[in-house]
Amino acid sequence: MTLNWAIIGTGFISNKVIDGIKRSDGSQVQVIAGRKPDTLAKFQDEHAIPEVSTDYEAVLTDPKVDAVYIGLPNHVHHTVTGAAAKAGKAVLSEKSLTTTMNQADALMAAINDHNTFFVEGFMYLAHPFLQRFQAILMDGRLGDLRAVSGFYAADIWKFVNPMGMGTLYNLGCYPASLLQLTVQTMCGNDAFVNRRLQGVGNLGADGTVCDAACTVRFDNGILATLQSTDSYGTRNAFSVLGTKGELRFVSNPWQPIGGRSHLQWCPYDGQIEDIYVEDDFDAFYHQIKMVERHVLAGDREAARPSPRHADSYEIMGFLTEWEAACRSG
Ligand SMILES: NC(=O)C1=CN([C@@H]2O[C@H](COP(=O)(O)OP(=O)(O)OC[C@H]3O[C@@H](n4cnc5c(N)ncnc54)[C@H](OP(=O)(O)O)[C@@H]3O)[C@@H](O)[C@H]2O)C=CC1
Ligand SMILES: O=C1CO[C@H](CO)[C@@H](O)[C@@H]1O
Repeated sequence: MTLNWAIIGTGFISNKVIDGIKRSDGSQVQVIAGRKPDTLAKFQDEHAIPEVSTDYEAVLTDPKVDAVYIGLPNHVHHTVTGAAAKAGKAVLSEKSLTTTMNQADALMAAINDHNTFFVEGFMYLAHPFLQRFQAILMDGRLGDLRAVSGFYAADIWKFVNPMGMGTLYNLGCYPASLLQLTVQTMCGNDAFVNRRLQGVGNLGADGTVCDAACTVRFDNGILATLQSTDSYGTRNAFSVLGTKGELRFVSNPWQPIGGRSHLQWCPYDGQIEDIYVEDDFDAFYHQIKMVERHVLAGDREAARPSPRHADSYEIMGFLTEWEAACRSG
C-alpha cells in the first residue's frame, strides 16, 4: 500500500518533510494546501504534486488522502489536527504539540474521539541514532541515573512565527522531550511527571520567552538542568550522568543527518569510547517510515522512542510549567 499524503502549509518545514516523503517507496504526496496561490503554485511545481488547494477543510475530507502532515505554526496545530482526525485521517503534526494546555486538551480529545493515528513531529526521535542512544541507556553501563543536562540555542527569532510562542515551544521542546525519554527509559514510565521545576527566562520584543533555563528535581532524586534560547547562537549539548559514567552527544541530537552520527561513552574510571551510528537517511525520512509502519499496522499511536500520545501531553505539561516560571521569575 502507498500512503497518500496531504501537506498542509508551504513554509520552510514542509519543504523538508516532503523530501522524506519523496524518498520513501511507501508514500506519495497527493495535494499541497496553503493560503497563498502563488506560493502554492511554486511548491507544486518544485515538487511535482498532482493537486493544490486553498481549502484546508476540503483537503482534510478528500477520500484520496490517507495521511495529513501539518506544517503550520504551533498555535493552530490543535484545530487542524481536530478536523483531520474527524475526517478519519492519520495525522503527523509538527512539534510543539500546541502552545497551551487548553489547546492540548482539545487536540487529545479530538484524537481520542476519532479512532485515528496521531503522532507529534519530533522527527529526531524516529532516527536510528536515537534508537541507539536509548539502547545504551538500557544496557546498564551508566549504572543508576543521577543527572541530565541539555542546551539548545539557535538564532531563529527573526524567522519564526511569534504565535508559535517563542523558544520553549520551538527549541526547548527538544531537550525537554529528550529528558523525558531518558528519565522514562532509566527510571520508568511514571518518573517524568513526578517532579518539581524551577525556571527563569527573558522575554523578547515580541513578548515571547526568548531565553529560558530550568532546574528540575524528580521525586526519585534525579536532577536536570535545561536551557534554550532563540535569540543568539547555534549550539546544542545533551549529557546523561549515571553512577558509572557519562553518555554525551557529540552530534546534534535534534537534527540527525544521513551519514555518521556520534555519541561518546565516558566512564569515570576508563577510556572514552566513540560510538558512531551510520545511516543513509536523515530524520525526516525515518519519520515518514515510522508513520507508514504504524498506519499499515492499524496503530493509533507511535512506539518509543517516538512520542506516544501521553508523552506529547506530558511534554506540553513540562513546557507550559517552564513558561509560567519564566514569566513569573
Ligand atoms: N521539525 C523541524 O525541524 C522544524 C519544525 N518547525 C515547526 O513547523 C511549524 C511551522 O512553523 P513556521 O515555519 O515558523 O510557521 P510559518 O508561520 O512560516 O507558517 C508555515 C505555514 O503555515 C501557514 N500559516 C501561518 N499561519 C497560519 C494560520 N493562522 N492558519 C493557517 N495557516 C497558517 C503559512 O501560510 P502563509 O504562507 O499563507 O502565511 C505557511 O504555509 C511549527 O510548528 C514549527 O514548530 C519549524 C522549523 C523546523
Ligand atoms: O524545529 C526546529 C529544529 O531546529 C531548528 C534550529 O536548529 C529550529 O529552527 C526549528 O524550530
